Amino acid sequence: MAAAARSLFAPQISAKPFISRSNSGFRGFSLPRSIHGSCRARAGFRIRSSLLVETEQTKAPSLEGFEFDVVSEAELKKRGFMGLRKTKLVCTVGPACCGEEELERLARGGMNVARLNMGHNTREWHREVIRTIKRLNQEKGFCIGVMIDTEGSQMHMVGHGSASSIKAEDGSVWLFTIEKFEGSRPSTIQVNFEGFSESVLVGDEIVIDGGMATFEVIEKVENDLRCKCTDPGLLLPRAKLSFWRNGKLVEMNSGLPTLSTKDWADIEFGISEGVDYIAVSFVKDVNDITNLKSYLSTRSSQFIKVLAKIESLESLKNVEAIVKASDGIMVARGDLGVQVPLEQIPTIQQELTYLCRQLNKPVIVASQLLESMVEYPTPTRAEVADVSQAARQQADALMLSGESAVGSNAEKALSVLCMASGRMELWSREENRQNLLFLPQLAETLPDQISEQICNCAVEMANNLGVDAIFVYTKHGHMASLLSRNRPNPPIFAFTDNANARKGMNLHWGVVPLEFPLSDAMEDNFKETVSLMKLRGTVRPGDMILVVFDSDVSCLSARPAVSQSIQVRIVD
Ligand SMILES: Nc1ncnc2c1ncn2[C@@H]1O[C@H](COP(=O)(O)OP(=O)(O)O)[C@@H](O)[C@H]1O
Ligand SMILES: C=C(OP(=O)(O)O)C(=O)O
Repeated sequence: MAAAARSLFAPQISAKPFISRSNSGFRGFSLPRSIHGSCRARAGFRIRSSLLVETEQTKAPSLEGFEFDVVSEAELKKRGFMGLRKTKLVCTVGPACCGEEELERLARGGMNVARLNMGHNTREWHREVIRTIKRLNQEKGFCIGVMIDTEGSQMHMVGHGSASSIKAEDGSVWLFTIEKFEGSRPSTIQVNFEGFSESVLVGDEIVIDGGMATFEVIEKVENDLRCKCTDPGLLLPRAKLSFWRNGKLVEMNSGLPTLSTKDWADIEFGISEGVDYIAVSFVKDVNDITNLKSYLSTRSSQFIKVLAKIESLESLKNVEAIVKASDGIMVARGDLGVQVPLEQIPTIQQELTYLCRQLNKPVIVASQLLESMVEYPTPTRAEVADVSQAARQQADALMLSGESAVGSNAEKALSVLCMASGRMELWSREENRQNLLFLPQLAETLPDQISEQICNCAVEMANNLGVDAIFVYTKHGHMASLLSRNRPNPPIFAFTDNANARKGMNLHWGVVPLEFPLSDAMEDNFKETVSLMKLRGTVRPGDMILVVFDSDVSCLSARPAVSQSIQVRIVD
């Protein structure tokens, strides 16, 4: 608490006053003293707060270069500022939703990011999907980000020839083999990883998909294993395998690189197709992330965000460094549940969402959120409770896996995510139940500290004043992420002139990314964007907007400087 007070009250930073070069159509008025005064006292730096009233109608603003995605725009018109969903939604694209019409329906249903698991299907198939999404973005006005997810070195069964599951009966004897064959053989399981039996001992247990079925190794036959089913259950195609000895996990993947030759080829493919995110499977330590990031910086002029999938014991051991180095994480509960007892997954999820808030990294909660909807048109009560819990933890994003990739109810599943997360957001806000987290200061340099403090204070002001929206003008999305970290009540409209940065904000809680040709004159940026939003009927007279300016005005003055300010404006 003492540290919290220090970071909020101590710095006597004087942010340079906002510079307006426009012959403004706005006229400034001081805020009532109480508001102005309280901000100054609490923030410890000078904020020029002003009420601005639009007085004259400037020339009709051009819409050229202004990109406001059709889904957020429609949602805003329908539900108002406070009705905008804050939690972002990721859908895994598979055979059930890869056509243009299905993808468009998911886009209209609220998909913010499309995830492609490179472990399935051909590159040609993935290319077609990516191009369809990009075409939809361009032609229909969506803002869907594209994520590829590396296959990684995981041990699983090779499709057993049956489309659904096969049953393993109690006491039945099975052969786990590396021999490759088409279709199925009775009581035989093909394993994808050549060296899978090397460190296995007779007596070890093989657990399928974290507990769907269990086998005991009764004999090693060269590179294969003969096993007896000790806990009967279902074997799904590509079910994941884990090995246990005396109740402890035998870590089999340690010798394998995090990124295989195929993964690197998939990454090259992702770069050439201009994807926005790369999710890395089975991250072990920080080097996996730093190596990929430095590689990407030499290979791509676009900033591709690297997300670490936390899905193994090893990644948990090194989690803080991994989160710091990455651009976000995925709590990959599917594979995590193969290595970690299931009852520990909820607390791990809670701790990871907390850690990501602390470190200002977006977090996706993934896997089995609405698993029953792969088959059924309604979710179970328990699934809705799980989705709501993740939204209550204020995770940045929720993800559909099989529900959208192979399920028959992809759109319905997406609408359940929308409704359950929206309901939880509303309840938390109205009941004032948001957890007020202590957020440690992250920035090291003075300009960065100013940005961070501005954003912390801006959110406090926005909540206290009950403003309708926060507008932020941002080059790379950093200020938007700092605002989002504080989980404000109003939505954050983040204007950037960089299409790549816009998609990069798609995973940030509460941020609506817009593209707009920013000028150095911040007053013009505000005037233009408000006019454009008014023209489209999304901003109305009387709306109170808190504006965060972050302008590098070095080109406007002899002395390089950064001008940052918070203003409160009422649209006339
Ligand atoms: N591109 C694809 N082609 C075919 N099937 C896919 C594809 N992507 C996902 N799937 C199917 O959807 C299921 C869920 O996908 P995913 O979330 O990637 O999980 P998994 O780790 O089980 O592969 C997969 O088991 C697979 O059956
Ligand atoms: C999302 C996950 O990863 P994958 O689908 O690659 O298994 C998971 O394991 O939860």
